Amino acid sequence: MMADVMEQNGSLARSRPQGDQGGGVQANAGSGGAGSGNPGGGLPGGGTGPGNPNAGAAGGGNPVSAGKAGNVGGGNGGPVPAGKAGNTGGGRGEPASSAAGPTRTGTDDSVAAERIVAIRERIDEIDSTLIALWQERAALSQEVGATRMASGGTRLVLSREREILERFRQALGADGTQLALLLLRAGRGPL
Ligand SMILES: O=C(O)C(=O)C[C@]1(C(=O)O)C=C[C@@H](O)C=C1
Repeated sequence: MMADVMEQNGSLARSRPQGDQGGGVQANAGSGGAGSGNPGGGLPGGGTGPGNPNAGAAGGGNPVSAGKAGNVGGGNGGPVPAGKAGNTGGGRGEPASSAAGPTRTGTDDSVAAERIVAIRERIDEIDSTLIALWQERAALSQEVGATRMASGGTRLVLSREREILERFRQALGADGTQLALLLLRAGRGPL
């Protein structure tokens, strides 16, 4: 895993060595106060969700709203994508025949379905927060880049990017590295 990151960092550094002036963190302006109102909720309490590692976690977030089958809230509104037609094997995907029906939780067990609906409400909240944070970060990153370039600086500071990649890798492993690469690209554009 370390090798992965070293390789990524290495290729990053190799791909645009001119972007980094080697001065460490430069012009890291404008990112203070970027907090975005973490809703701070946990999953709804419960513990009836079969196989859900979060089941039974202390609640404190949004309440369980039972019986809202078909409306998991969150403002997403879009239909759950149907499984590929003809892919009904093994119980692992959503049967095509139920794509528009009331059992879009993927189970016919009403207790499990209720729990799934409740958990999905929190998932939708989290996704909305992630999207908002993603957009806020990209805007801030663009502002940093514009500020730096307007003052005669570089578009990129690759040493800063390496710091960020390493922070995400330490927290999330290899997926964190991939996530950080996407975050960085969203802000400063592709390398
Ligand atoms: O922190 C900076 O200096 C930025 O320009 C922001 C940012 C980022 O998105 O985090 C973007 C481009 C740089 O190469 C490094 C980091």
